[in-house]
Amino acid sequence: MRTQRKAHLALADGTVFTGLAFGAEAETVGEVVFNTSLTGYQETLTDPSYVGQIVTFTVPELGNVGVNHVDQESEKPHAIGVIARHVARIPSNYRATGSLPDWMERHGLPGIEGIDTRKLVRHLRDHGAQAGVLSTLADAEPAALVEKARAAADMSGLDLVTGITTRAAYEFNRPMGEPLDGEAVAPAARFHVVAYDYGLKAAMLQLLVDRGCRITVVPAHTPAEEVLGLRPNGVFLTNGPGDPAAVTYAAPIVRGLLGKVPLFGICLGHQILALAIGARTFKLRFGHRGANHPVLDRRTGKVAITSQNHGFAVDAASLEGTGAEVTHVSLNDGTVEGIAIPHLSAFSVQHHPEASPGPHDARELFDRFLREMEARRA
Ligand SMILES: NC(=O)CC[C@H](N)C(=O)O
Repeated sequence: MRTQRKAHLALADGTVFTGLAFGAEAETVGEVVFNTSLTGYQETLTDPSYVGQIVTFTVPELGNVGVNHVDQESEKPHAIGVIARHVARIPSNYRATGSLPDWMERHGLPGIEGIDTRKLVRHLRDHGAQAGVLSTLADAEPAALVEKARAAADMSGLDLVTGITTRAAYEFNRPMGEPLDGEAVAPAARFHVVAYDYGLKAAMLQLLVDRGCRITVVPAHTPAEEVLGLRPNGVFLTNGPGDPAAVTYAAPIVRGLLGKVPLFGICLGHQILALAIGARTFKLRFGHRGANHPVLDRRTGKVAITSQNHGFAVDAASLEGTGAEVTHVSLNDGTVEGIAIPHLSAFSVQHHPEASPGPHDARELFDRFLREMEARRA
């Protein structure tokens, strides 16, 4: 049997973890974050919101179900490194078309396993998400990696959307469960939704297709007038990577749409809607990433267990006087999880009603968007 190479993870504060390498032989620099979800590593790794991030999975064994063609949220992985306690080499699932380590190797994605991931997560929780270097190169020197981690830029202030948004508009018509390169459905005529692509996860659009929407995806920089010229029934603002405040062109565009067409935003889309009405965002200490985050809907009193993946949040105090109402709050830390501006038919949530991976408690928010479009039409 081949001996497994060593791998190192060095954090900017000087902490070093040494374990075993899997996936690609490479060195990667980014923000080290953790995700507590027990399932869905392929969706997580292909979610473009993870651009520039090295993800620690707290699940004790990663890779059991291998990889397949259906669980892709985009064409390729966007996370830049994987940290795990233990990785399964032989997948066991009827949908599996390969193993996680082979897939990572093919995509140039390095991984480290065999480290105490609980210790790492407690460290990130206490000291905050921070820059780190993950190296699976044979000649890596831990001290040099720490220096590189220290020199790495913080992701605050960086616009990561411009590099990832679609270059040209296109029609999206894949239903849920259909691979991205699979069968399209005949475009439904019920509603036409224009989706601003800030780094979209396919599941969001698939759930709209399932509900009878025809979708035009447009680049993040598309002017409001151009979008209104497409005569949409509603505009959807997607998730995406990085600091919302750094995507400076997005909020003025959304301001130009407000009140003219129903708006629904998720995660980065939610943060951009908040910025558009004059609120502010800030960076959370270690973010919310997982599939069991309780969120209270203040209007119904109901709690949904939600999927989450964000490092920034909307500042509640800054919403005062904007006309927005805080509709959802996190029961873990009290931060804003959703807003609505009812008289402008606009609403958004910080969590992920599409899940992928995670529970489906919040999916009715997609139906709410349809009701808003129906009401506007009538
Ligand atoms: N999933 C997302 O859209 C994340 C939004 C933003 N990049 C954040 O980290 O807060």
